[in-house]
Amino acid sequence: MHNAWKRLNNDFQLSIITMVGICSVGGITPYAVYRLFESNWLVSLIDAFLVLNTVIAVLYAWRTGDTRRPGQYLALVYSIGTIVIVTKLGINGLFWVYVLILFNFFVVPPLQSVIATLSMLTVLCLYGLLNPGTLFADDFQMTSFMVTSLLASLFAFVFAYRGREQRQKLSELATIDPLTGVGNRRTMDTELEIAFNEHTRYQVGFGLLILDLDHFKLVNDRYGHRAGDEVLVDFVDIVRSACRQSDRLFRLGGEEFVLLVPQIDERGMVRLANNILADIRRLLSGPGGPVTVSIGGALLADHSGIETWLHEADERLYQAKKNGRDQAIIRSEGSNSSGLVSNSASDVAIQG
Ligand SMILES: Nc1nc2c(ncn2[C@@H]2O[C@H](COP(=O)(O)OP(=O)(O)OP(=O)(O)O)[C@@H](O)[C@H]2O)c(=O)[nH]1
Repeated sequence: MHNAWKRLNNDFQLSIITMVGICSVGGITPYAVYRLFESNWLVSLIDAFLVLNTVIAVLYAWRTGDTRRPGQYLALVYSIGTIVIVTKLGINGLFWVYVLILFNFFVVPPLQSVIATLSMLTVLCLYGLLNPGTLFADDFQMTSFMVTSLLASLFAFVFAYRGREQRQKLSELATIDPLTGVGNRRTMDTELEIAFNEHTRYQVGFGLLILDLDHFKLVNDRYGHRAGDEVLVDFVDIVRSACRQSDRLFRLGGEEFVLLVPQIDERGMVRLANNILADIRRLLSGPGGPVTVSIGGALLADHSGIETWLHEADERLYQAKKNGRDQAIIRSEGSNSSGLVSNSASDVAIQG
């Protein structure tokens, strides 16, 4: 129960599909029963069909975590269902069109919703024109219906579009570091948890590098915060081009970053750390000259939890700093495997 609540809180679209699903089932079921007693079999059957499909789509969304396809499916099924019901009930069925317009904007993206709504209105308009007197009493009524439906769609579109934009911005603010564009600490925590679960379930090997710029304070103190910011942005560009697309870079805070690397062993970690060190030495430069980085790394396979995994990489980073900076340590010096990975000619990173 706690888990379900957490999913509802974290996944906006899942909560919308669930809410719309519950409202639809609760709202349509009494009508299905009423039409059954009225012996209006077709409409009752369509109502029951809508309810059943809603339940299936909501269950599918919960099972798979995919809310896009169930949303599109529901928009399609409800649009067709509404057309059939309207042609059977006449003017009484037309009121449902307004509900459907809102429904579509809830379950699919704004543009798809506009397409679904316009298609439905076109079909109803053509039906009304080809069968005068059945759906609309006269042309004026039809025009009024179309104008009000289009206005309702326009308002819903603007509202849905703006809402989606705001949600995207909020989500970016909550997950991305605004200066460098990499994931922030919060995103890192989530990704580390996913990595840990994948490792436990499917034995996927993960490695983690903590990268910390050397003597970065000097850049800020001597050349200002803006110059420091530029170095951070350049640093991220260089690290990104040194690793694979599947590798994930996060900013832990200040001049400290974490690189999460899937499908990697110790040898791969050493090679990657060496490449990054070399690229940074070659390409990263502040106003006062080259800037270097120190790296600590650890493999998830050697750890029973995320905390110890991070802690060990951090310890090795500390060791790399202590040993003179501009180097990487992937394994403890006391362990069986190779200790120091790389060392530069100079331990002075900033030449002012
Ligand atoms: N320009 C800029 N500086 C930052 C930002 N965040 C943190 N800093 C600075 O980063 C510097 C970090 O300094 P320290 O933690 O002493 O580390 P360091 O000078 O790199 O020294 P070592 O890590 O020991 O090599 C501080 O001067 C912070 O003000 C940022 O977003 N932009």
